[in-house]
Amino acid sequence: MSFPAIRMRRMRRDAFSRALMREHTLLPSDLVMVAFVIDGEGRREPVPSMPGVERLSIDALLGLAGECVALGIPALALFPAPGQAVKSEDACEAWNPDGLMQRATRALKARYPQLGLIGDVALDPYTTHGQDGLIDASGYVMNEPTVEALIKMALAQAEAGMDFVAPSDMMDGRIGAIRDALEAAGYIHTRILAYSAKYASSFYGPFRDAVGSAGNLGKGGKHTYQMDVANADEALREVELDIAEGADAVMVKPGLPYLDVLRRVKDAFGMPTFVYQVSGEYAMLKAAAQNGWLDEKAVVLETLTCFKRAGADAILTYYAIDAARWLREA
Ligand SMILES: NCC(=O)CCC(=O)O
Ligand SMILES: [Mg+2]
Repeated sequence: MSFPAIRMRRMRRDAFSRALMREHTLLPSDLVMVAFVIDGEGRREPVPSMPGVERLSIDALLGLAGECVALGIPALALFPAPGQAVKSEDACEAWNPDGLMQRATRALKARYPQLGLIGDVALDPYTTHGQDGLIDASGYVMNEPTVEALIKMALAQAEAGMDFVAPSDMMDGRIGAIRDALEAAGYIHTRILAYSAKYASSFYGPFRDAVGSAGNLGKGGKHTYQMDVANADEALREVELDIAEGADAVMVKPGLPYLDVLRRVKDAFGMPTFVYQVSGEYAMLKAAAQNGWLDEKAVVLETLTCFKRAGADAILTYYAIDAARWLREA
């Protein structure tokens, strides 16, 4: 049987039947706000390639966290933007107990204990060369020495009260090594969000401006550790390994150009699967909106809904606060 007995448009005719057949609903509780933290007091620095996004000192960050709580956003992902003065070859500032991330975590947890905190675990904000790891004389990012550094960084964050440590570096074996170290130190509740399928994407450009690693990185790419954008089967192998090593949740990153990967990961493993709408995605949407070429609210909510349709359980986005507000208005 087919047309005219079957008319697909019948169910689309009215708002009530469209609502009843809607398969996915975006909620503020699906969102994770992303924030950049800087030193100092009362500081808010705009990120030029991400209009509307600011780097915040810890006191200002408390305000942003309060907005998340009020809007029903469950968690905040923190990225440090430390000054050039604390960057080094060995990235040792990353595990300073009084470093930026650790102080931010303590302040946020004291004020908003119910707000989940996700700490970035990667060395790029802290290295003078802008790579996510420690390099040898040829510039190659060394796996095991980097993992040793990431363990120290994750432990420092856990000690400060971070809820999720989130290794975003793509070294081999770091999830298992961090899990063992957390267990041995008694941090049995600290969750690991593994950036499992993180691609060597050009959509990270504005983020590197925001954390101040772009200039340091220069022309050096990250192709020896992040994934080739052409691959998808490889993503399943990466995710499988991170699950076996003890990840509590896995990530696909970037977001919109990788919906196929997201769907395959969710179908293959049924894990809590997060996706990251990265800085370049934000910049594209914002630029078009500012030019009057796209309806910002409509396209942002569309992209976020598409992540849910493709299998995401949670979405990291610079638009989380705006989107949660727009969902309230809707
Ligand atoms: N570890 C974070 C990134 O590599 C980039 C994120 C973004 O572009 O938003
Ligand atoms: Mg891996």
